Amino acid sequence: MSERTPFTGGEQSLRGSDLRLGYHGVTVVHDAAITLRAGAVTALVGPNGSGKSTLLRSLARLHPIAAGTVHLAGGATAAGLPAKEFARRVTLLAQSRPVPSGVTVHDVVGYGRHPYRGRWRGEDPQGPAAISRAMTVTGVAAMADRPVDELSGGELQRVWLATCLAQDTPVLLLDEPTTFLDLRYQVEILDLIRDLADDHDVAVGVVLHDLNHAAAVADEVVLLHDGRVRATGTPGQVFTEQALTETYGIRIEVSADPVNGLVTTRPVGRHLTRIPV
Ligand SMILES: Nc1ncnc2c1ncn2[C@@H]1O[C@H](COP(=O)(O)OP(=O)(O)OP(=O)(O)O)[C@@H](O)[C@H]1O
Repeated sequence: MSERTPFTGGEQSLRGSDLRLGYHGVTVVHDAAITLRAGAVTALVGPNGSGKSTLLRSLARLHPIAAGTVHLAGGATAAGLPAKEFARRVTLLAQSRPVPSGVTVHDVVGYGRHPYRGRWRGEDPQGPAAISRAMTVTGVAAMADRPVDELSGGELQRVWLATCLAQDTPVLLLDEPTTFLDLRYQVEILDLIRDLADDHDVAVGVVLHDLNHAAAVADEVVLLHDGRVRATGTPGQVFTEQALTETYGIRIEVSADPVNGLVTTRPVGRHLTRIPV
């Protein structure tokens, strides 16, 4: 089975160690470790409720850390940085966000520039180019003047992604970015994620449910199960039939994709076995 050449040589852009996370005193993530490197895509995978979103949100300072630390490049702790500086280094595309009414796509994408703005308007010389670039690569430029509350779920998802890209951070965290997207945009977003890592040295941490998407786009995967990191490594190392079958509780077959040789997974259901892949 061939694999994309794993890229693990980049600078550590973000490292979470010994993370314990919970809600109302109940721990849901135990002793988690994760490293995001410049120029690499790290996919977080695992069943519903395994702790992926909680872990990702903690890296973005959006979930309190009960124990452990998050360090950024250069050794600073995430917790020690002023809010605006942290926002220039790390951004998160959350699973859902409140949709403002009557605000245009262009203005919402412009929110991504907030960390670069001073007290007075006009102090963000790179802003207009960053906004325009983010809208172009996510395919939302043509809807710049439309109110965001009139968009479809997929269009809105791309606008939120554009807002994150406009923020122009070296660390990009994405929680299920392909949700709501049709096939074309699923593929385009995965391609874009790869481009951001390859061409712009961004460290990407992305929650994905589709294991084949993870195998196609990620250098490393972190497999979570019941709030614990069960395995970390390349898709080929982590996606074994035994690990996946035990983690997801259904039989999952693993093979090499006949076209590109990448590891590919196939969940086996009572009827799904009949679907040719
Ligand atoms: N606001 C909350 N209050 C209490 N418990 C929560 C809250 N949000 C999540 N949890 C619990 O924390 C655990 C981890 O949830 P989390 O959303 O991180 O999992 P996930 O792997 O992202 O799941 P999914 O794939 O369904 O999005 C689950 O048991 C969940 O029920």
